[in-house]
Amino acid sequence: MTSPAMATDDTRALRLVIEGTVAETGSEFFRALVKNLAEVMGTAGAWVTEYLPETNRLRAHAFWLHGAFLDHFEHPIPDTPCEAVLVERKLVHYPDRIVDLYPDDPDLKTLNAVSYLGVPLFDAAGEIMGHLAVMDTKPLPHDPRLVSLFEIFAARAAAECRRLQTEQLLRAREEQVSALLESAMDGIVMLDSELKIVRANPAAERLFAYEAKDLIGQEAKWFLAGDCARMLDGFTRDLAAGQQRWIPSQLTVLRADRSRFPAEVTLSCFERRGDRFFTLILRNIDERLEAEQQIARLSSEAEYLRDALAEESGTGELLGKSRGMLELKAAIQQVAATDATVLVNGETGTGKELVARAVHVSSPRKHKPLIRVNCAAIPGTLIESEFFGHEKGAFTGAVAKREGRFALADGGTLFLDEVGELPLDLQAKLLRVLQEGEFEPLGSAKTQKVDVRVVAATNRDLSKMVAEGTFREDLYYRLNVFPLVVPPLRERGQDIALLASSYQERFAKRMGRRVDPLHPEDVRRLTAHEWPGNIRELQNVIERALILSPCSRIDLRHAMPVTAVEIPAANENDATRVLTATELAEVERANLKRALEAAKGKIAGKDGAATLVGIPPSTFSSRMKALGIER
Ligand SMILES: Nc1ncnc2c1ncn2[C@@H]1O[C@H](COP(=O)(O)OP(=O)(O)OP(=O)(O)O)[C@@H](O)[C@H]1O
Repeated sequence: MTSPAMATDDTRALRLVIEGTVAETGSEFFRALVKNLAEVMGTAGAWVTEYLPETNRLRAHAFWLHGAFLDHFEHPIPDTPCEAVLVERKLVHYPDRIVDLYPDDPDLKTLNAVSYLGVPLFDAAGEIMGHLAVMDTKPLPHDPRLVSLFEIFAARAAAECRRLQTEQLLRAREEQVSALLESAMDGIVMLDSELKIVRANPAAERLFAYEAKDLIGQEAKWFLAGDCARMLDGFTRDLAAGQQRWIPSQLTVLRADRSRFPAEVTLSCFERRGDRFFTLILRNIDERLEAEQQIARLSSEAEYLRDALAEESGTGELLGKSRGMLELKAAIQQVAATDATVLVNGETGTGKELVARAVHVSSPRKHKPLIRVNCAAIPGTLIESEFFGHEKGAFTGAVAKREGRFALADGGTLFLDEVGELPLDLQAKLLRVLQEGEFEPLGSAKTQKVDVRVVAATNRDLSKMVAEGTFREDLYYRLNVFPLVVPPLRERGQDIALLASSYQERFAKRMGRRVDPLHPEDVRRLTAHEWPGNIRELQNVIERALILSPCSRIDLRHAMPVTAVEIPAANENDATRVLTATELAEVERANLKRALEAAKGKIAGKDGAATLVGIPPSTFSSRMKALGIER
């Protein structure tokens, strides 16, 4: 390799390497680099490129040729000497007759190229970013000094390419962060270590009613009311980089017009080049607080109405003088004084909830809440959160932290209605609270301790469920510490008349009517009935009887279920009375039931129920379904 005169002067060559590139970055840097490289190497051309893997091409950052820059130069890689550089991943030197080696490269011919020297440029991960090459129109023999100078240029080119790559990545990240900040619904402000605002997103501008440019540089005490800035100062001092703290409601934010709002704040700390920064995510909780207050107001109203209703319908008092009821009342008084878990068992409508209430109001906990959970009415997926509460974000839809019923009942009584319907996995969790008095809200690792007395109720036979494996035996024993059995109405003898009179009076008062005491015939009718729906059914019958009768004696005959009364016959005094749709349905239901009984449950066939009634079996079946009759 014939060394050009200038290249022999190493000091000058090295100066050229640095000259023009030290202060420059980006395209100016590359232009200075290739120009000086061509001069040092004494070649006609020099270029530095970026490798485009998607198109398998090289695009020049800068191309110097015959004393001028060639702009926007890009070329495909295959069948060119550059391909060898990229494939071999090392310096490639073609000292002479390059066109013979790459006859299919059109550029070589056009440029009258004779010799070539190229080297790949790698990123930090060892991936090819591009290459640096020189080309000449005369041979370029091997000269170790020139090669090492070339490599120095290559090292500088690679460093700049890496810097550009990092800059691009940084810009992309910045854009992502900005997009996130711009689109966030919550106000986000970044504070430096002196708690001065260094950045604020549009939501923060809206919250503070200020433009970001006016916010930047303001101290936290400028937008925090009263003592809040001092509190924030304390919070930030306690926070290490990477930590977060949730400040649910202590901070009050000031707007530009100095109006204020309570804020829920998430504070986090991060470190950059040894400096601490803080991010505040702010949300105006005025609306939430208002909603909470409204809920509290509505709940107390509901409570008030519930009490009023209880007074009105007498649900507060457990009526009954039958032996069964007297024993039950005595047992309630006995157990109420203790903290023992009570299991109330009884058919539907017998008054289990009333019994639970009686246990609570007779207990020392009567001034604390009685909280009811209907285990059958809450969807399986929500039961756990209903019981134990949840943290904000514990699951989709958990937009705010919520107290569970156990926490609400702290100090009072928790009434678990329909406990037999509780799913097995929840039974295990319930057992733990009953045994240890502690639980973790959903999404929280913090154990909460509560002092709750549990009264559970069911109309199911839990011991049978235990035998069938649908109810945990350990939970059953834990609940069944003190069992109370509420007798069905049919076993309460004169209580039926007592309750009926009490309801008759109460409903009449509500309707503004005057009614006679129950007729002995009515009492006979009432006591003859089985009352599968117990007291709830009795209430309904009395109410219906009052509505059906315009005079002072209630009309029990039409108010009682058809199974308990005769189907209206044509020769009866009031046979001309028009039946209501409900009454007609009752009549039909009773008739179909009778037919089924007579046919021993058989529907189709000569001696089937459908034949007895005189309708096709398919019609019989669909009527059964419509009327809710089971075979
Ligand atoms: N001994 C009683 N004295 C007065 N009213 C009663 C009595 N027992 C029950 N009631 C009334 O009967 C209705 C049904 O009672 P409650 O809801 O307590 O029954 P339950 O056994 O809990 O029913 P379910 O099993 O269907 O939940 C209520 O209106 C209640 O006030």
